[in-house]
Amino acid sequence: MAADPFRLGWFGNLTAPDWRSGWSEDAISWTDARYYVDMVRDMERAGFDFMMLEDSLMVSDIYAGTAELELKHALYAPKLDPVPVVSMLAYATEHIGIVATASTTLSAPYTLARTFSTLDHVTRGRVGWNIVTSSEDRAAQNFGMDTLPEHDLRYEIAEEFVDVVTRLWDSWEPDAIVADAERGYYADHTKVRPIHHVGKHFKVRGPLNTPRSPQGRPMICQAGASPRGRDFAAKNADMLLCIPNGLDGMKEYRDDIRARAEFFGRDPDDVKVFFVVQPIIGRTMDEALGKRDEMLADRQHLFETQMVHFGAIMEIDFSVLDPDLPIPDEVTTNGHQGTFDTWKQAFGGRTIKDAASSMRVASMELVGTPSHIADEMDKAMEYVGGDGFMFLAQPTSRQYIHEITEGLCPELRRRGLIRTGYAHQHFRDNMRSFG
Ligand SMILES: Cc1cc2nc3c(=O)[nH]c(=O)nc-3n(C[C@H](O)[C@H](O)[C@H](O)COP(=O)(O)O)c2cc1C
Repeated sequence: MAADPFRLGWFGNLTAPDWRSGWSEDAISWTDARYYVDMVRDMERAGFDFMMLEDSLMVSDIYAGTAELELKHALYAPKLDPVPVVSMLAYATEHIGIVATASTTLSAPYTLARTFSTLDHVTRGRVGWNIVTSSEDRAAQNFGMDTLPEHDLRYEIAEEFVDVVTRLWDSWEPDAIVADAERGYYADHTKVRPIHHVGKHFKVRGPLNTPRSPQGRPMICQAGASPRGRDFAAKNADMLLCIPNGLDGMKEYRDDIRARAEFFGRDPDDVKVFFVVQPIIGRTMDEALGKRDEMLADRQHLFETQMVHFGAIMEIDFSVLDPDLPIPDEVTTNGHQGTFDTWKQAFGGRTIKDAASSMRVASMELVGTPSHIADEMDKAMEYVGGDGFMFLAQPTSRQYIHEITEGLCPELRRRGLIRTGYAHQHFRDNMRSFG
């Protein structure tokens, strides 16, 4: 058994649930978000540490210059804005952390600091911010730009953005609200200070007009994969999301992030790393293998959805490339660079058509009964050193969620591998302990 229990998260897409199976009544009604309320309650009952809500800000028409495939498969659009949905999910739960994605390239620091401070208040200290720098010119074009700034410059902007936001969160001292009826003071103005920031990319006066939030600094989540992105994450994040290839890739990534965190003067144990997995679960091994074969048999669907992924998050138009050849060396991206490198590795020398139509986005393959998958997760954590897994299923369904929360999680809990409760009120405190 692994030395320590590990953590669980869910990669949430506020997009249409699995509408192709014909089993989902939620295919149309998901936008009222009650589907996600049920989902987050299932996760809290199962002992998840967090539900993360990804985001992007465009409808991509990169593949062949049309939004046809993007909208046909509904992978990234249509979707809901995660930020308002956080309040609803938090109101329906008590303990689980909820992480919303927001971009440092396409937001204003003051607005973002205020929004996440407000979310931290209304969730009673259970919110996290997934910091992204955005990856798509199509998104930039919705915010007055023609193209995104270059990849490393986006991280430079993000560093200043996080500095400003942090100082705004700190612009209210913890004891600034006195509510002293006798003296007639609600807030003490000597404990609320402007920040007077004038930097290369931002000019912000402050102070925030929202009081200091329960966590002070909401949990910071990040998914840097390139060397520049890893530095940014190791310096700023409490939790990281990643999809390195295989056990050795997972160990390399975690060791590297921990070393970088130490370099920035941090305790590496304060930085938790989550590996993306997509288990295929059956009551028997044969049933699980059958499900996997059925999934892989739909090659045209898999090929088209991978083309949407590449187009949407890497802005690479694969329609101009010969699908019967490997990805040419000269193809690069200003989008998710680290992800592109990992995918190219996973493609190996295979042709685009062959590799894309058999690909699943996950650090390791997990196929089998709950007991078999629990064994594999246990061994992986032991080898890698910790910290946890994040489940991804895009699109997802109630049936799949229950296979994880009612099938796999009880098996993990029986073995003492996941939490049995939440000892603290705040997300960060729960993440750092299993009390
Ligand atoms: C699990 C995971 C989740 C991510 N979620 C988002 C997201 O919601 N929105 C987004 O714009 N980028 C998202 N990204 C992209 C990352 O922020 C980052 O750009 C990517 O991993 C590539 O790393 P790099 O920026 O260092 O090249 C995600 C990446 C991973 C691995």
